[in-house]
Amino acid sequence: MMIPSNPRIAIAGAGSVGCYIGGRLKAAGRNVVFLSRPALKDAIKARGLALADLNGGEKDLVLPPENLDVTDDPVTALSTADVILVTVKSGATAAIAEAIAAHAKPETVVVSLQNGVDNVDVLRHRLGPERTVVAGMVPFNIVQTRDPGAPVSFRRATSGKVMIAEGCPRLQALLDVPGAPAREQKDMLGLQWTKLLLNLNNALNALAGVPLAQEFSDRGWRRLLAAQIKEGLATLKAAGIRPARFEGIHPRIVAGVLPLPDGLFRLLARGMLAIDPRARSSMWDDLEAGKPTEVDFIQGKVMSLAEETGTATPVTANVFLHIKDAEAAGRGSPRLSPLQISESDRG
Ligand SMILES: NC(=O)C1=CN([C@@H]2O[C@H](COP(=O)(O)OP(=O)(O)OC[C@H]3O[C@@H](n4cnc5c(N)ncnc54)[C@H](OP(=O)(O)O)[C@@H]3O)[C@@H](O)[C@H]2O)C=CC1
Ligand SMILES: CC(C)(CO)C(=O)C(=O)O
Repeated sequence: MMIPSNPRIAIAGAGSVGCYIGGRLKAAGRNVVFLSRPALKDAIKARGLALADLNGGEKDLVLPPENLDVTDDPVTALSTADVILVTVKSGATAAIAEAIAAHAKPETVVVSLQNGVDNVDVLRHRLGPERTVVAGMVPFNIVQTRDPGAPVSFRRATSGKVMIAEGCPRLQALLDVPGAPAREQKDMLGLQWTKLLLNLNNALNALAGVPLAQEFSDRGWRRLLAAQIKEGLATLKAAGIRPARFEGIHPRIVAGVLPLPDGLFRLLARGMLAIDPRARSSMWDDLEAGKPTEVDFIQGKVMSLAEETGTATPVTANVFLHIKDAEAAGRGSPRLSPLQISESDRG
């Protein structure tokens, strides 16, 4: 499907990723409409959006409310869109797919910018074979802050480029903007699997309740992540799935470097540690907000594939159950130590 010139881009599920990327697209002159929940819509309409980048990479900017098109009405947002960027959490994909099916034009291109490996299939299944649905991946973390009286703020807190599956003419050029560069990727499914393996950390970060930089400085957390990635790699191998290199690095290398002693790790993983001290995983955001997490789509995905292939994933299952406990308790991060997790052996 060919994207028209000056297309209208709807951000379906404006939250951390949607507001940051949508804001960057708007700042670069694209025609953007944000579909958000009423509370966030009201906040943005009252105070605008503030965008910031890692280490001042792109200069900070404020988009005033009068320049922003924000709505909580799916008809307004989706019926006029030529491109829809899906930025809801994985558990909300089926519902947003319904809204797209009901309101969007048949030729509108749908792009998933979500974590996990199943969202594109959920969208394709609901939207049918005629619809162009493109897989995308956001490698960087976004920190959202809402201070009364100030614009709603979204900060890119780690580096990287948005990746989209190749083959949709004009899409990469449309999405490639300062502060949110975009590139095409040949093996998108392989890359999504690699991201999923790295996202096994989201749960650890949520259980730890500390920023990512602090978590990575603790060898106990790194060992738990490495153990999960190794279980994931064994599972993928048994299933005949090949994860792609992520920014040139295979997840096997990441799993090898993570458990090294602190000094050696710091030396070899400088890039991984070059992150904003406020960065935390999106799963931590969900636990703190009392929302369902994506653990079923990350740890749960590895576990179900492991069951099919007869692979053992005890560390992943243990972490999964701790997140389920924390979700049920509804008190945010339980602030566990790595020892509390490894000694509990729930898996
Ligand atoms: N946050 C991050 O740093 C990163 C996140 N990701 C991935 O990107 C995806 C999005 O994450 P993130 O931006 O953090 O998620 P958020 O929860 O911050 O944003 C999603 C927003 O969409 C809203 N929403 C859900 N359904 C609808 C609907 N039908 N209509 C209108 N609004 C809706 C949600 O509201 P409500 O909560 O009320 O349902 C929420 O406000 C996830 O897959 C995540 O794993 C990837 C890289 C980094
Ligand atoms: C960028 C990263 C890996 C940050 O943890 C993420 O994908 C998330 O928080 O969901």
